[in-house]
Amino acid sequence: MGEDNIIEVQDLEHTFNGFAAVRGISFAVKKGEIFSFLGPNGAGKSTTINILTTLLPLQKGTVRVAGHDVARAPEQVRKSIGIVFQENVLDRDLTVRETMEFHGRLYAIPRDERRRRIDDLLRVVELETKRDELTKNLSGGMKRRLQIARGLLTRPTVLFLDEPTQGLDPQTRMRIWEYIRQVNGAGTTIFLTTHYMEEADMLSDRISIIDHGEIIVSGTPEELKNTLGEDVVYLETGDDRKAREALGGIGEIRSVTKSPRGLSITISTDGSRCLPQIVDAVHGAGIAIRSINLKKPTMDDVFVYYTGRELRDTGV
Ligand SMILES: Nc1ncnc2c1ncn2[C@@H]1O[C@H](COP(=O)(O)OP(=O)(O)OP(=O)(O)O)[C@@H](O)[C@H]1O
Repeated sequence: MGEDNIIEVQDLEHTFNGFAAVRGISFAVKKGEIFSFLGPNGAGKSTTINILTTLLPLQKGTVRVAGHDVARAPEQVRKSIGIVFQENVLDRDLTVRETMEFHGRLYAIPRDERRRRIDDLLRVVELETKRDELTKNLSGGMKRRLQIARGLLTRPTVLFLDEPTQGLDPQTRMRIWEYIRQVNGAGTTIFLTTHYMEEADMLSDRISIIDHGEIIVSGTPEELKNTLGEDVVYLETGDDRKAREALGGIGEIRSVTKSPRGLSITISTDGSRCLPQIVDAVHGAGIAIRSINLKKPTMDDVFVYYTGRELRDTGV
């Protein structure tokens, strides 16, 4: 694997009492990227992230994080990473500042440096005005922001975020995405797990989809969406039957069917390049076009295509 990889996972396997939760996965995360791990409930995401962060012992395979082997140098790995997990609860009886202070002392960051970083980070996540508030009085979104700020205090090379926006409202989610981008822009590699397809699509440089303990597909969001090759054009015309005939000569068209939104035309390549041909063919046959719409595959479509189920389907 290349030198620019900050995480390298080779043939990783993990079983719980004979049950294979992770079945020989290999993948790499490049320095500076935002990498997302997607999968339905029970796919093996948490098991993998727990091994990468040394919370679970390695059973089989090789895992290197920030140049350190998780089995041989777990301490070094821990020093290189920041973790923001669902279970990392905040101490309810500490204030925002105390929460950060406590974490900084735990990691032996010298006093002045600690204070400086805390001020900076609370500014980044917009919690300066809440610094003396008890964490139990913060909203769900503020708590999440505080957890992210805390995870960043040690200036980690890699930040692990497990479901960072779970249960938050759309505005707060977008703010968190902004922070994640900002943190990544400053050089931190991000390893993310999420249930939200849109989140993975918006944020990630690369995505791997895991199901039943195996990686099914990896790629950039664009690559994954393009592999479906299922752009659909919805066309409403003055005469759908004739329009259908007129479209017969376009090679990129896979199928034309009737739908509530007019003709539904499935395209085998980038649909936007096919639009002019469709318009020309239909107009050329003297048929009026009432409306034309292009629908590109979404990450939801990708997910359903590869896993055969919706992400929130918990029947595993
Ligand atoms: N400590 C454990 N003991 C026994 N089985 C476990 C244990 N932890 C996880 N498993 C099983 O391993 C499989 C993978 O679990 P894991 O938590 O890694 O999935 P996940 O992808 O993180 O799911 P979710 O999205 O629901 O968090 C599941 O079938 C789960 O029941």
